[in-house]
Amino acid sequence: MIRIQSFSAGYGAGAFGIEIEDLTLKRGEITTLIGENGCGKSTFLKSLAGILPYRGHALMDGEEIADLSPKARAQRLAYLPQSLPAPRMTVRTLVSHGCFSRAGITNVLSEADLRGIETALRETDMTPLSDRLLGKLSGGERQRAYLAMILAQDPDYLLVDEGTSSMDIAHRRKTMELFGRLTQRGKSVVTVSHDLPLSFSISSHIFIMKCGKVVLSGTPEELADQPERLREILGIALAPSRTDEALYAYELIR
Ligand SMILES: Nc1ncnc2c1ncn2[C@@H]1O[C@H](COP(=O)(O)OP(=O)(O)OP(=O)(O)O)[C@@H](O)[C@H]1O
Repeated sequence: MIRIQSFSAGYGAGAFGIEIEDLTLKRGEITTLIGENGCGKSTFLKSLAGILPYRGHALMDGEEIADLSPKARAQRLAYLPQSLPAPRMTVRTLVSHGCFSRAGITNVLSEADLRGIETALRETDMTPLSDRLLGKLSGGERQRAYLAMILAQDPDYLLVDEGTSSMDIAHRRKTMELFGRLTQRGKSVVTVSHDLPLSFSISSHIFIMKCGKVVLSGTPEELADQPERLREILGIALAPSRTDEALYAYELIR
């Protein structure tokens, strides 16, 4: 698990900051951060990923994340940012980068790594596009290419910031099923999403942020039981879907 205690991070004096007193990201669970634009969701993930410094504690299976070398951190934790660059390389080369945290000084990939790359391409439906340059992919295809990269990385914790926002509905669902399989293998997926019905339907736990703080958290069932509080924070509430044919287990209600 990742245990967050007396945690703060941000962008310097007077600028935006987040403060989180106590929060646990459990192994084997999908956890989702939700909240309005600018409430600090990405700031939180960036600080766990080592892109922003933090104060306080973020203990990953007992070890302070900030004390780990980038390589040691990358062996256990992967981060998919919201905006994904397109350096001049093919999808397959990008995906192979996921393995470099395990490679030795010569950066030679093992047979297992090569198999992992093919599996990651297959699981994201990117095999047919594997020789294409990143700059020649659509937005959703680029998200799938980066997702394949962190699958090849094979970390215990996957931090995914709006990683399916540009995907078509079929790939979005497929990715959610993939996240479900990863958690069954004991991995932990932490997502940020504005797709509330989807988030409520797949998450074990949800944290709602506002103005840099976690203002409400719980299981989807627990949160759906507090419609007035959800309306107060999000301007909208959720309830279990009323028909069996509904795409998701929860739907938005006014
Ligand atoms: N590099 C930066 N320097 C200063 N302020 C920043 C920087 N990046 C983000 N911010 C500010 O920090 C706040 C939180 O941003 P953050 O990206 O964490 O929000 P978010 O909850 O992920 O929002 P969204 O839903 O729009 O992605 C915002 O007010 C944003 O303007």
